[in-house]
Amino acid sequence: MSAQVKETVMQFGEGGFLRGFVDYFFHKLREKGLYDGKIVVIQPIEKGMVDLLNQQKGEYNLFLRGIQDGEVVNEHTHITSISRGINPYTNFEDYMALAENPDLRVIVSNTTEAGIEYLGTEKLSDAPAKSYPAKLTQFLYKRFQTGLKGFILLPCELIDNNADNLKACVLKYADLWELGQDFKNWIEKENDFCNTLVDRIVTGYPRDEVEALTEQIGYTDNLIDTAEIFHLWVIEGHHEDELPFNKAGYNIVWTDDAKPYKKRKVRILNGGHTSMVLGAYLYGLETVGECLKNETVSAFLKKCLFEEIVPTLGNTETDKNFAKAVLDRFSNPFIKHLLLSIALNSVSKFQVRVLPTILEYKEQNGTYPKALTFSMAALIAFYRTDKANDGAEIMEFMKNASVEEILKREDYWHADLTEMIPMVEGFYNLIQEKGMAEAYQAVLA
Ligand SMILES: NC(=O)c1ccc[n+]([C@@H]2O[C@H](COP(=O)([O-])OP(=O)(O)OC[C@H]3O[C@@H](n4cnc5c(N)ncnc54)[C@H](O)[C@@H]3O)[C@@H](O)[C@H]2O)c1
Ligand SMILES: O=P(O)(O)OC[C@@H](O)[C@@H](O)[C@H](O)[C@H](O)CO
Repeated sequence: MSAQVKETVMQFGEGGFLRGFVDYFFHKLREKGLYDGKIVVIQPIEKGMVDLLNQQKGEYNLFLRGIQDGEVVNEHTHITSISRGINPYTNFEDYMALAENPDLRVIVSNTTEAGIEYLGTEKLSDAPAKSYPAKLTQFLYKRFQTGLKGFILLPCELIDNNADNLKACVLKYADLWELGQDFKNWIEKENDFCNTLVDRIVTGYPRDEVEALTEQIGYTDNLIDTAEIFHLWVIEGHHEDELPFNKAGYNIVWTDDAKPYKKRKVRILNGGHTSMVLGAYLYGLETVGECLKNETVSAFLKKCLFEEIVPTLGNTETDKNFAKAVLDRFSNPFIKHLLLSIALNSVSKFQVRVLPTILEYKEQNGTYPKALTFSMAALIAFYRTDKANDGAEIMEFMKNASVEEILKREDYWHADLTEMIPMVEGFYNLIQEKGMAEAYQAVLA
């Protein structure tokens, strides 16, 4: 790293999402002269891509493609907002040395839904501690000892109250390692843990387009990233002066309450994905784009969205418009979003994204929503195949247990689903006996 580079942001995670979202916004801020500072990326787990990132001097090419205001957008950006990457497993000292950098002010992360966890088995002296929150606690404690300013923390993990959870883990590690009340007070008073909600479909490295894009770039880039043009970042907090993303023209919402945004996005967009992809895969399709072009599957998705999910949310114009926009985003002809990639860990996704609508719909209407209940049957049928990808115990159980046994797993669904058994069984038998095409017709009739 050259001595002149000012590092102001530390980022846990080098994945496609952060590179197609946060790193892009900082790149644009810098390009527009609105921000002076670069991002240093920390590899959160032992295996990762920080070496590759450093081989490319932190640079890579991002392709954002889609339809915006009726116009086709195809934006190619050579991203230069990252100064370097650090692998704390091989270079713990450099990682901890960052705590002494007075310029460092923002900490972002995306360590997947699994990353923000308290293990309670690590030691302060581990180099590094295993979990992300434990590594962060080691870092924050060193910062506290230096007497320098605290941080704005913007976790992007797709879990409820991501920042509150992260802070709770840090405080638990502070207790475990007996770091003292003064440190805990400093965490509370000098650091702003902001809950955030992120929204952008990032399809990552474009395996089937590498040749064409490499030709366009003019050299080999092993970290090409692809995403849609749409973006939304809702942040609970008010740091718009320090981070003027809006001035740069981006859709970043600074608010006191991110919950309504989150509920809308998870129920409509992620719920739309999860209720559609498993059945659509069994039907013989491979990508979200294909689903939207297919009359039957897109009719099924529309039924889920406009007859079941949006009405349960309250049928506001905002919800309806968001759902319409989701249909456009799913139809984006430029991005190839694989159904099997969305299908990863579908049991927990279904519980978070789809089931709440099913249960609220039942409460509001006295009956179960037909299409979403059908999607539960499709989920079970999908887990019978060897394409399911989930935790080992879940895969084993879902493959062999009866529909009734599956619905009785309250640890999976966090609810008692006994009443749903006959309806799900009916749809499941239909799928297995008649196949997906006929089953879809029955649900759409
Ligand atoms: N791709 C999208 O469209 C999109 C959009 C919004 C949110 N997200 C969320 O972002 C997350 C990352 O997506 P991605 O596309 O960047 O994936 P990716 O596989 O490219 O990157 C995953 C990142 O998470 C880290 N990680 C994995 N397991 C971890 C663990 N147990 N502890 C700490 N760090 C861990 C990896 O080191 C890597 O940096 C996903 O969980 C997804 O829910 C993705
Ligand atoms: O990334 P996952 O695997 O948690 O979920 C798959 C998609 O539903 C998700 O990535 C959406 O595209 C994203 O949440 C849009 O913001």
